[in-house]
Parts: sequence; C-alpha cells; structure tokens
Amino acid sequence: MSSRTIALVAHDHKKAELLEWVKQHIDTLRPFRIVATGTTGALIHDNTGLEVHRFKSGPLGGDQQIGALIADGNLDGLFFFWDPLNPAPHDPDVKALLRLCSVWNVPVACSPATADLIVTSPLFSDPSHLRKVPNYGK
Ligand SMILES: O=C(CO)COP(=O)(O)O
Repeated sequence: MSSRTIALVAHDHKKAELLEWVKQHIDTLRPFRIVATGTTGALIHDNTGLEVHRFKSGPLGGDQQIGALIADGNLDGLFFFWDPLNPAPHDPDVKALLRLCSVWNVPVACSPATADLIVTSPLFSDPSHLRKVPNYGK
C-alpha cells in the first residue's frame, strides 16, 4: 500500500461523474490511501469496493478535515468535482479547501479532463520532480 494519499470529493450533481471517473482509473487509484467526504466516500466504496477513509459530509465539515490534511503536508492530490451551477451552504469551506491546494502546491482537479491529465502525468507517478512548496517563512 502506498503511503501517498488522495482525496475524492464531489457535490451531489457531480457524484455520478466522479464515480464514473474512479471506475475508469481504478487500477491507478488502487495503490493510494483514499480519503473522501462522507457521502462521496460511501458512494465510491459501495460501488467499487475501494477502501475509503470517510471524513464528515462536506456541509458538516468534511472539506475542512481534508484541508487539515493539506496543512499538515499529508495530501498528494485532490479530485474535487464541485458543482459550478448550484450554490452550497458551505461554499466558504469549498473555497478554503481549494485555496489550501494553491498554498501548499497540491495537484487539484475539478473536472474529469483535468483529473485525467493528473493521473496520467509522469509527475503523478513520480512526484519527486514536482515543484517544491515555497517556504513562506512562517
Ligand atoms: O459537499 C461536499 C464537498 O463540498 C461533498 O460532501 P459529501 O461527499 O458528504 O456529499
């Protein structure tokens, strides 16, 4: 089992798309430790058999729990199919999570196209060549 961790998250209107994408790339994803927000994690586990560590549901703090992983340097990629057509009560949490990906230089995909590019990149299989996180001196 890889010690690298990825997070899978999808808003309700995007869950089917994420599930389809996971099924398509299941062999690539299998070696990773997989975490997810609650409902997304259950859906992925129930439909693929992948082991998924489930945090709380997004609206109840799951995005922030994944953000904490990032701040601690423990997340290697985020696949977050968020819904651009519907507002959510926890939109500030979503923005905070995406912001932390930029702060910590974590690869993040918000669509199947970008997710495809990330998992097929040589940089994803050998992250030692990824640009290092800047030292913010804090
Ligand atoms: O709302 C979410 C992310 O912002 C996703 O949460 P669920 O996986 O619990 O539906």
